[in-house]
Amino acid sequence: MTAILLDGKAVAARTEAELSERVSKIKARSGQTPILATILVGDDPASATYVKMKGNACRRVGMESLAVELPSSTTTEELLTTIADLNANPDVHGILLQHPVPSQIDERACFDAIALEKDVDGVTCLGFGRMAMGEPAYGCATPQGIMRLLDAYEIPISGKHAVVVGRSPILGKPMAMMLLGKDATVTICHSRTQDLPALVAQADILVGAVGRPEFIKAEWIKDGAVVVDAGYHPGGIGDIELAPLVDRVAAYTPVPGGVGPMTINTLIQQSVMSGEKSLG
Ligand SMILES: NC(=O)C1=CN([C@@H]2O[C@H](COP(=O)(O)OP(=O)(O)OC[C@H]3O[C@@H](n4cnc5c(N)ncnc54)[C@H](OP(=O)(O)O)[C@@H]3O)[C@@H](O)[C@H]2O)C=CC1
Ligand SMILES: Nc1nc(=O)c2c([nH]1)NC[C@@H]1CN(c3ccc(C(=O)N[C@@H](CCC(=O)O)C(=O)O)cc3)C=[N+]21
Repeated sequence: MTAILLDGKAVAARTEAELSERVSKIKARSGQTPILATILVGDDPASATYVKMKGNACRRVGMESLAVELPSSTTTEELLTTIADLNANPDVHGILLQHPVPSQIDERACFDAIALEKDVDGVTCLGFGRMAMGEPAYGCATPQGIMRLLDAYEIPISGKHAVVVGRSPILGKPMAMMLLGKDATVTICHSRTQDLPALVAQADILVGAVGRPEFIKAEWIKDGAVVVDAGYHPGGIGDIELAPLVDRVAAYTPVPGGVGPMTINTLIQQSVMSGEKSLG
């Protein structure tokens, strides 16, 4: 069997062309440019790189980014003040708070301070709840990017057994609810799960979001499965042992070039949507 390569990089590039046109129209109609504010707290080099990539993606489609950088000593109160200012700033259409923030900060409180209409990264409890109930909301960027990638390749979801390994607030948990929303039968696995290999073996659609390099073994995965690797580790290694799978699964995401580009593309797409809503 020749597996379909779920080429996130290509889908993102195609979508950027369409988004550029939409941004041009917003500018022509309103004379204004949609702006995504990015907030980076601390000096983690990987986080700084991701935030830079997000700003670059804004500029590629003609949007602007406003990069807010705060020291690692920032308090919850200071970060809440920054977010309140951005909420109140009519020129800002989307707010991204890069995860993780330093441990003295209450990250959940700060995520939830983001105004719903500017939550283009889909991190608020309110946005999550609305998404889970099937109400309109911006999706959490990584799982929404994965749903868009599956959709681009017309991967059937309804009635399939989807197994999500990981239940983090911005990846595994919203991923599971999105798959449920498309009528998959969903199993969520986590660090207390017993007999992970047996559950993974049942997956028609497998999403790896564990945060450990090649933790999910190829031999656990059944022939013909759709394999989505959300993990990303230095050297381009994911959470799933991919190499032995490529000629016996139905489809798989490469690392890099799979989920990562779709995450950024979804953030930008949802920022453009927010710009369209407020600038017409
Ligand atoms: N490409 C992209 O756009 C993005 C990629 N990532 C990548 O995705 C991966 C996951 O990220 P994230 O969700 O933020 O990570 P977290 O560390 O927040 O969550 C990891 C999850 O995996 C579970 N887990 C840990 N150990 C085991 C185990 N032994 N068996 C089963 N489950 C386990 C944890 O369970 P428990 O809840 O019980 O602790 C937790 O739910 C990382 O590799 C990260 O780099 C993340 C965000 C975006
Ligand atoms: N509030 C918040 N939202 C996020 O979406 C968020 C976050 N915090 N914190 C960190 C993770 C990580 N993340 C990535 C985005 C793109 C790539 C990506 O594009 N990676 C490229 C490779 C990049 C490289 O070459 O290093 C790829 O997979 O092809 C990876 C990881 C978003 N995250």
